[in-house]
Amino acid sequence: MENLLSLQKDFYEQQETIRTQVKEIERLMEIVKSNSDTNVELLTELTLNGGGAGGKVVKTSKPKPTYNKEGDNKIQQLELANRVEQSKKVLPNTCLPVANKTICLPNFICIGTMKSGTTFLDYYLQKHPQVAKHTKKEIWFFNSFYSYGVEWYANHFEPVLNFDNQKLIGESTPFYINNPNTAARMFVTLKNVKMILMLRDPVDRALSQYYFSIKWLERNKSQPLNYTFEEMITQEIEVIDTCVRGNQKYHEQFQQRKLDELNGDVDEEEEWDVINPFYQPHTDKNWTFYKECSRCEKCWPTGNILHTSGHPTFGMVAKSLYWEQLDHWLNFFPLDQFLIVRYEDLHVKPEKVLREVEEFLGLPAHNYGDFIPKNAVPHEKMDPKMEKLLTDYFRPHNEKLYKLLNRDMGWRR
Ligand SMILES: Nc1ncnc2c1ncn2[C@@H]1O[C@H](COP(=O)(O)OS(=O)(=O)O)[C@@H](OP(=O)(O)O)[C@H]1O
Repeated sequence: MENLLSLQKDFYEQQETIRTQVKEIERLMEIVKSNSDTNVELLTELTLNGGGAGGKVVKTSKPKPTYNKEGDNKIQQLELANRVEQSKKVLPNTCLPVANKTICLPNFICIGTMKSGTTFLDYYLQKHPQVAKHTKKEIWFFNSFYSYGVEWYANHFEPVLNFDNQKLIGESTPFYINNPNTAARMFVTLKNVKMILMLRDPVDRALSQYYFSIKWLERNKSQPLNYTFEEMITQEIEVIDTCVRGNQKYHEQFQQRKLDELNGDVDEEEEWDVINPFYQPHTDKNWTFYKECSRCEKCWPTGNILHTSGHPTFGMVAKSLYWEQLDHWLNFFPLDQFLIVRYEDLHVKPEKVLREVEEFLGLPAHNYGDFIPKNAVPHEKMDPKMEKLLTDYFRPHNEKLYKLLNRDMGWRR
């Protein structure tokens, strides 16, 4: 009798387990049905693992796809791993349909900096058979012509939609790095783009920019630069350290003063030396902006050095503050998406640098023949006093950069 009762108990328990399992299956089927994206085939893949209400959904593995070896589609014939490798190398990362056609945008961009050998690198990369030709080195899309749209941008590159002969697309606009808008725009447009950032000893870069500016103004029939290198540099350092860096402080004080006025806490006659951080958008066209800004009558809005103009005569010091600029870009892209190229290496071993760039971009090695420097502007040597002043000025900024990159760039100490 006892045995019979025990058997009956087991039977009821098993029945209960089965009922729970059925309920769980019904629950899972409801979930699948209610998900319109789910393939109904998934229903057959649901099994209960472990039984009872704690059961888990297990997906059975699907048979591996087989490729039709006789097919005429070359891509399909490749093994998956090869295809992934191949796609990394040859497929442009951003191709999109625009008005009945497909356009392709850059895989790589040299984003700066000005006077660091960008023309040289661009010139030789254009000789590589796997790099698409562009209409010009500097397209200025992300800083100046973003509103023209991606089709406008893509029209600057040789079309590459040919599976037998995929080429990489690239351009070099050295003003991208110091423009406050470019990183965000590039991220939303080309988030996988590879970036090359060429950096030069900031002291040499500043001097190179000075002589380039004189030539540039001549060429554009603008007013000549009537300031010595020393005058430009000392003036700009003053602007940065008072007007730009001080901006936030002035801004806070100004707000406080306004608040006090509203609350009736100040004597209207009382003198105050807080400067209104009034932002005057500048036209880029003349040096007056610096002079005005240095008196702190007009200041940049955020205290951010990145608001340095792209104009060639501006930012001889500011464009050399690499850490600050790169730090801003790292809000959008990880560091391994950048290849940092030392100008000084390019100077000594151009072929080594080109190989490094090819490797970074996944390009096969190419023989470029003899290397000839590009965009050289003859200039005088720097006055030793100025050299010391600039070396001292840039030292803490360089150190921050070395730390960020975990790399000693070996510039003047
Ligand atoms: N191969 C090689 N070796 C050494 N130096 C070289 C080389 N190619 C270019 N250059 C020097 O790079 C400076 C021009 O840089 P960019 O082309 O980036 O200038 S620009 O921003 O596009 O105007 C410019 O520097 P400066 O002459 O000091 O002004 C060029 O002389």
